[in-house]
Parts: sequence; structure tokens; C-alpha cells
Amino acid sequence: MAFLVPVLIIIGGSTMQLELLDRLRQINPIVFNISNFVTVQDVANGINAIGASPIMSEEINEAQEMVQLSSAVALNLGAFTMPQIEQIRTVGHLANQCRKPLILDPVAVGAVQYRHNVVLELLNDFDVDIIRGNAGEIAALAGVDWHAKGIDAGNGEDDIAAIVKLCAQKQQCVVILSGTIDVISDGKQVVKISNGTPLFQLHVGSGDMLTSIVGAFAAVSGDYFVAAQSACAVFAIAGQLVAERLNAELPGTFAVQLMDELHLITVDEVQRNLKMEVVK
Ligand SMILES: Nc1ncnc2c1ncn2[C@@H]1O[C@H](COP(=O)(O)OP(=O)(O)OP(=O)(O)O)[C@@H](O)[C@H]1O
Ligand SMILES: Cc1ncsc1CCO
Ligand SMILES: [Mg+2]
Repeated sequence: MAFLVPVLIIIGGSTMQLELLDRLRQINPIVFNISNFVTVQDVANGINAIGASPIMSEEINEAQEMVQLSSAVALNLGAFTMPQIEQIRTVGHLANQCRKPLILDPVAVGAVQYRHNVVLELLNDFDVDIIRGNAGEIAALAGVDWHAKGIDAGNGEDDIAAIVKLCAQKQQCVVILSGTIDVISDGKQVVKISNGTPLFQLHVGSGDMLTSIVGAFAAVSGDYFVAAQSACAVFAIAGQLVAERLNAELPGTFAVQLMDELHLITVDEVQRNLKMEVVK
């Protein structure tokens, strides 16, 4: 087994464990995803590229085996149908029973009331460990007014750090609000990561990829707040490194090179580029 050099970045009492990236690549954890049909391929390849192992299923009869063989479970609610909700509910319960980290991506709950209602019911049914959404989605789950636009974040006036913290307190889990700045809270502390590139917004499914990569980091860390921060840093910096090499807005090239960069990015590159602050 290769020697792991611990890289701890401590900013104002919050700890970022960048060596989780190396641990993830050594362990190659299986992440079970309930994906959406729009971005399933990107999600599978994103998990693979970073160094984990994806598996997808829509069949309730294999839910138990799927949860048992995986080290984390990511539920993406991007395009569910009613029969699938029964599978999602079963998988959520099984993940709790088997103590597997459970990550939720509440796609478009800020824009579609039906989805919002379904997601709130599910959140009452089982415990999620990490929620990852954009501002429109996290504001909706926090109960804050926001003008979400379909799957996109939309606009709002409120302080996003306060929204993430409120959402984390309300849902009693770690919450990631991704966007120009990723804001992460466990309900007490709030951390901001200001890496990334606007090119992420030109690739549908960037957020879905991040959600499942958060699952891969949670699979190799007992601390979900730290896992969430590390995943956000690695993903945003991977995109940023690609954008810095491009000399025009090239969404197709960005998507292809993002996959390459997820595979190539090192702890050292993350450490050198990280822009992180603890919110007081
Ligand atoms: N303007 C931006 N500048 C820098 N990084 C960005 C910007 N917008 C998004 N990102 C990054 O893009 C990634 C995906 O987050 P985003 O909030 O766009 O997800 P999303 O809205 O759920 O996307 P999708 O619906 O396409 O899956 C995150 O790593 C985030 O940091
Ligand atoms: C475009 C789209 N519609 C439902 S899910 C999805 C992908 C982003 O989550
Ligand atoms: Mg999304």
C-alpha cells in the first residue's frame, strides 16, 4: 500500500483533508447512484475518472444487494417517476440501516412544487448525510424565498451563507450550496470555496457529477463535513485548471477535458490553487 502523506489545511479552525483524494484512489470505493437519464453517463464517468467505481440501478428488487456492495449512495432526483420513488425510498431506508453515507441532489425543487413536496416527504422518511444543490434548490429546502429557474440556480437577495446554515439546521445534515462560490455547512460552521469557472454552467450535469463525487469522498471519510469540502475543492479546481488552459468558451472541450482533469489532478495542485475561507 502506498504511503499517504497527510495534507491538512487548517483555516480558522476548519480542517480540509486533501489527502482524502489519494485515499479515494487507493480504496476505489463503489458509489451506488440513482441517476437521471439526462446525465447518467457523465456521472458514471466522473466517478470513474476521479478514482472511484460507479454502479447504477433502477430496479427495486436488487436494492438490498446494491446498497450492501456500495460504500456510498447518491440519490439524484433529476427526472424521477412515481414507480422510481418507491425504489428511492427503499434505497434510502437500506442506506440508513446499513450505515452507508447517503447523499441527495434535489434537482429543481426550487422551481417545481411537486418535486419539492416529494423531496420533503422523502426527507421525512429517511436520514440523508449530505445534500448538494444550487442556490435555488438549497433555498427551497431552507424555506427561504428565491427565484429559481428550472434546473438552474436563479436569483435571490438573501445571504447564501445564512441560507446554507439554515438548511443544514433544518434538515440536520451537511449541506453544499454550489455555484460561483461553493458554500458548505454542518449547521454550525460555514466554509466558502471560491474556486471553479463559469464554464461549469455550460455543461448540464456539472452539479450531478459533483453530487456523486461527494459520495465518493464520503465513502472514504467518517467526517461528512470534511468530505464535502474536499470534494468541492477538487471538483472546482479541476474545472478551473481546464478553463485556464482554454483560450475561448468551449463547452464541449471543457466537458471532455474536465473528465481528463478529474483523473489527473493531484493533491499538490489542489493545495496550490485552493481558495477557502471560514465564514464568521
Ligand atoms: N459561475 C461559476 N464560477 C465558478 N464555478 C462555478 C460557477 N457556476 C458553477 N460552478 C461550479 O460548478 C459546479 C456545479 O455546480 P452548479 O451549482 O452549477 O450545479 P447545478 O446547478 O446543480 O448544475 P447541473 O444542474 O448542471 O447539474 C460546482 O463545482 C460549482 O463550484
Ligand atoms: C436538464 C435536466 N432535466 C432534468 S434532470 C437534468 C439534468 C441536470 O440535473
Ligand atoms: Mg443540479
